[in-house]
Amino acid sequence: MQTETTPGTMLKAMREKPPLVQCITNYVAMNIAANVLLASGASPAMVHAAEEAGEFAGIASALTVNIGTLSTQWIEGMRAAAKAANAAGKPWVLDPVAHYATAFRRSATADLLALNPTVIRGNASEIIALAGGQSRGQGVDSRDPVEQAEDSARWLAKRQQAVVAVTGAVDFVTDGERAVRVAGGSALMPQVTALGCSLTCLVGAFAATAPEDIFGATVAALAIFAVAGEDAALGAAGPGSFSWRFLDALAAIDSETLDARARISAA
Ligand SMILES: Nc1ncnc2c1ncn2[C@@H]1O[C@H](COP(=O)(O)OP(=O)(O)O)[C@@H](O)[C@H]1O
Ligand SMILES: Cc1ncsc1CCOP(=O)(O)O
Ligand SMILES: [Mg+2]
Repeated sequence: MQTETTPGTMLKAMREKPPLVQCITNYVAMNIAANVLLASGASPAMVHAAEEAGEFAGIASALTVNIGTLSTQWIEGMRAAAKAANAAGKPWVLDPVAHYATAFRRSATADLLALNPTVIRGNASEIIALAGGQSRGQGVDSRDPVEQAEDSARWLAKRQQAVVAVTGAVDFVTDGERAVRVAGGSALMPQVTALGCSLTCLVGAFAATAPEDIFGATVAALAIFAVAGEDAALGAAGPGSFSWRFLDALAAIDSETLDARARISAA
């Protein structure tokens, strides 16, 4: 029987048993993403080499794959790790950073989609383009509103049999049937590089904690980011102080606070 768990319940469970999360992420994101996982209560490991990524995926409780700073050798590691995660029945999360920008990225993304990610997390421009729509995206930052990506996300979720999360001012999550919006955060968040990449890693951490409820796990990760973003913005003088306040805020949020303050609504 499937039990409905709240974001706070999942946070508590994660901190009681910190999951080992293999993060194949980009050079820009590695440090902040690892710190985001530690502040939230998970255990990150940035392991991407083709020689070991598949083997490590057998040890980790979840995998996240981010194409932000791609190279041929990394793609081999990503594919080996995704295959190993699938073989072991462990969830894996894809972050298709600026996948529309070059033929190299488009091809790598198509290969990764064929390996059936459990969750796809991207900004609105990335999700619109993944569904074949008219995206205004050029580089890694979104140039489209989340509302415009909602139909794309629903379509992509159905086609991929995956949970799709679109982030921005108000986030949108769907599994193709259910859909919710997660409000909160701060306009300073896109001013700090790699927070989206870090969120992808955190989705992996929650998915490791609640593999039986991937939709709920994805919502929980987005919800703690939204609450921490609001807290960090209080007193932040700009992106610099926001960045360290954000880590402190993530660590300070307990399960009761998360459940009391998460702004999740049906879409
Ligand atoms: N204008 C905004 N207001 C509040 N939160 C935001 C805003 N833009 C992005 N966020 C938050 O920042 C985080 C990263 O999302 P986003 O910037 O969309 O990802 P990416 O860095 O991949 O482009 C998410 O938690 C999202 O909710
Ligand atoms: C700036 C940059 N360049 C390649 S990856 C990257 C980080 C992107 O991070 P995010 O998608 O979280 O904004
Ligand atoms: Mg991104």
